[in-house]
Amino acid sequence: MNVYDSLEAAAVCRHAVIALGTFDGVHVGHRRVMETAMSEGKRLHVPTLVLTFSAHPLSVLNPLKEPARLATVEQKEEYIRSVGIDGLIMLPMTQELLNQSPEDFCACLIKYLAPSEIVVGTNFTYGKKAAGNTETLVQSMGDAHIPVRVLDLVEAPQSDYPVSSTVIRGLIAKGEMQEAMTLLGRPFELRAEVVSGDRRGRTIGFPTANMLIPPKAALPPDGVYVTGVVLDGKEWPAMTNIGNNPTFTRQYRRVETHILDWSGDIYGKTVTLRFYKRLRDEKKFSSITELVDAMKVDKKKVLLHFSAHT
Ligand SMILES: Cc1cc2nc3c(=O)[nH]c(=O)nc-3n(C[C@H](O)[C@H](O)[C@H](O)COP(=O)(O)O)c2cc1C
Ligand SMILES: Nc1ncnc2c1ncn2[C@@H]1O[C@H](COP(=O)(O)OP(=O)(O)OP(=O)(O)O)[C@@H](O)[C@H]1O
Repeated sequence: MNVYDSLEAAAVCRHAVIALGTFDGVHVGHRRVMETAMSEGKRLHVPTLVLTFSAHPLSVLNPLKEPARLATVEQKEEYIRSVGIDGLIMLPMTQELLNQSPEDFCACLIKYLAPSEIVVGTNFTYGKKAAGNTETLVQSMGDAHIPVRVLDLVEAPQSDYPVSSTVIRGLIAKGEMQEAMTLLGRPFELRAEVVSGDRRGRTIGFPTANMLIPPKAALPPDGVYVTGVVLDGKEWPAMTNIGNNPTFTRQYRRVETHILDWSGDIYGKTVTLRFYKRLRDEKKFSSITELVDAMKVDKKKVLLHFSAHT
């Protein structure tokens, strides 16, 4: 999959079918849009492109209100690649882009890319103040004889609301990892560098890898989780604690993971942590023995989870 950072650079891919959107998390609804674009591309014998942005518009307009990110730019690229898309246009999110009127945005698309067709969901908006919608898109593209396919939104199972990045952020913030996994179509994945902690874990029989969490990343609430750690392409069962280790004094909030039946050095490595299930709240224990006993129970639950799911 070729990756471009401007419409000008992507002009080598004129006449493609294009899927448009922010696509944070690349959830099941986003994938429906991309897969429809791909089958249209095949039908028309042209490549398929995804046109998206490197960050949420609020990261520029009002950073304090920027929603938590479900994926880093690298993860987003990887998820889109896994759909089988031919090319990705990842436009940097800038004030200039956000100032572009819906008409100008469409004019640039037509000028540089001359799409064969465009695919979006019914809630797609674009251009300055998100003033453009599917109706304006159909009209602007229609003037240039470019068809626009507007898809009904994929709904969450057993519910009457559409899958959206916003709903998934809410589930993660409540620790509802299984529900988040259903809507994402994969477990929620946190990707970050492993940094050193207090090196106390190894002294109590449970060494942990502490992760340096990107400041804008979506994060489940404090507590203990069944997780998996991906190392060199292989997933290892793991258990993760998010919190400030209240059993000990002078602590700070961290995300730390014990990888089951594994030993090695991953300081400085970037790893992917998959969240499967919340096990319990983080607790203040009155002794280290009680903490270790609780962690042994956690470990049994992790093993049970993996034996039931693999
Ligand atoms: C699965 C798991 C569960 C944990 N549960 C708790 C807990 O309930 N309360 C607590 O104070 N610390 C808890 N911890 C954190 C341990 O106190 C911590 O791993 C240990 O102090 C090592 O810290 P270090 O990584 O900085 O060396 C948990 C850690 C793991 C991996
Ligand atoms: N559930 C869905 N089913 C089908 N298409 C969708 C769905 N959700 C979003 N889309 C489409 O996918 C593209 C990207 O949308 P966008 O990233 O704004 O998604 P979103 O999940 O609705 O995000 P947010 O919750 O932040 O509004 C758009 O074309 C949008 O219309």
